[in-house]
Amino acid sequence: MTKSELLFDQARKVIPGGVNSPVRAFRAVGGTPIFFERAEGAYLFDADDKRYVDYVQSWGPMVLGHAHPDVIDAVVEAAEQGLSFGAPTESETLLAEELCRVWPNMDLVRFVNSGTEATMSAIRLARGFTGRDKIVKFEGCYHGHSDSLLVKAGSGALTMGVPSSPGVPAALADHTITLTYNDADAVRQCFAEIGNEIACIIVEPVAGNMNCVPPVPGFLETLREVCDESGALLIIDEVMTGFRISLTGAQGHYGVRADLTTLGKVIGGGMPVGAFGGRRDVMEYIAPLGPVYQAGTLSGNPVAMAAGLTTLELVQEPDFYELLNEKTEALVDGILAAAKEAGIPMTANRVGSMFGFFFTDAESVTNYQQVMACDTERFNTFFHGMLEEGVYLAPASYEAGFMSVAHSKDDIDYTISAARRVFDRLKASA
Ligand SMILES: Cc1ncc(COP(=O)(O)O)c(C=O)c1O
Ligand SMILES: N[C@H](C=O)CCC(=O)O
Repeated sequence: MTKSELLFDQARKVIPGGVNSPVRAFRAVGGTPIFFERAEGAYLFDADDKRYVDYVQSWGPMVLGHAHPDVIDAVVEAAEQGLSFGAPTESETLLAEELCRVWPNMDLVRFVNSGTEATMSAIRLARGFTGRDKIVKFEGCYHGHSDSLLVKAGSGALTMGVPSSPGVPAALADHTITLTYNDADAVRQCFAEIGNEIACIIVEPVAGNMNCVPPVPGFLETLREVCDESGALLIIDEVMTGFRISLTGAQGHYGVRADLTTLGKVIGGGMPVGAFGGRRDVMEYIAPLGPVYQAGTLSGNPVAMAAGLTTLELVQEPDFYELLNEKTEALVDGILAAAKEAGIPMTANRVGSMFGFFFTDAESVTNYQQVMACDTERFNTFFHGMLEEGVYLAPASYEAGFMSVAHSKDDIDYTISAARRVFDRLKASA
């Protein structure tokens, strides 16, 4: 047995399914999860000290690569001053100032500990501000695991085959309207019927929890329009895309403005951080200024703030995103070319440094139904082949992939050559 297998056996005795988040369990792809011991730059090292080129990047945060020395120094320095005070610290204000300076339309921002808390709080705020209960989300989009949002959700919920979870009260789920991603007509129709009952739309501006599905032209703009017409708020969930696809996330990339933005992942540089922020009049509705309650013992934690501040400083170095995007383009183009050479039908989506491959004859994939129609078995064989070659992809075909600036040309070339070998084996066994 490998050390990972032994550790998994040990974990299963005391942790449900041996994991603390379902997507880690390899249920979608089969086999047992790899247990990692350390990480550096583009690489993960497992418990047997095998090295992997990593395209999961802790599900997105590690845009600088793992254990960047400046981030580690900042974390150590902050930790030496005390781990948590449960009281205000300057570092919270500094990170908030940075977010409000860089981000479009962010007048005020509140820190929390995860993306789930950020979206859950933003939804409560939208309901409190508008005095309405209904919310609109899109099938296959994942916004964390709060009750209102775990309806027809993506990510780990898809791998379990239960995109709507037991335990969510029907009465609450009834307030969540789920529409097809990229279907602007369905959005218009819904708002024409009950627009004045809807508190908010929440959307992944690039869906990254049903593989990687970008918005079609006009989709995000339609969401803005119907919200303006109906008085609903537009929540753009940039937990994954924020500081990932560009410095100003999807809103900068596509030129669409949110009333509230949710952030996470990159803004914590690998530490547990989330945030929600936006229009002053809406954010002033949050306690202690306003009546909508929201709180957190560890929110704005000084060690996490230090990691976030240093990360945001580094992503603003000249040409950071150009370099990151070029690397991602080289990887995606190389793998697509290798699939074509091997005669394996495949397409890909990419926005900035987020990407996804689809085993399909279709020319493009733009919604949940198309994602679900792809050849999952072939993906799973591809996944295990790449794992053997020392390349770590997300262990499910419903997750986006991520690049970091630490990935070298050699890492990318190696990954493409590994894919070529795996495709050849796939072809031989077909
Ligand atoms: C778009 C999006 N929103 C929210 C979340 C929830 O974040 P977390 O896992 O930090 O709770 C995630 C990821 O899990 C996400 O990708
Ligand atoms: N797809 C999820 C986040 O983006 C994966 C993270 C998790 O749920 O563990």
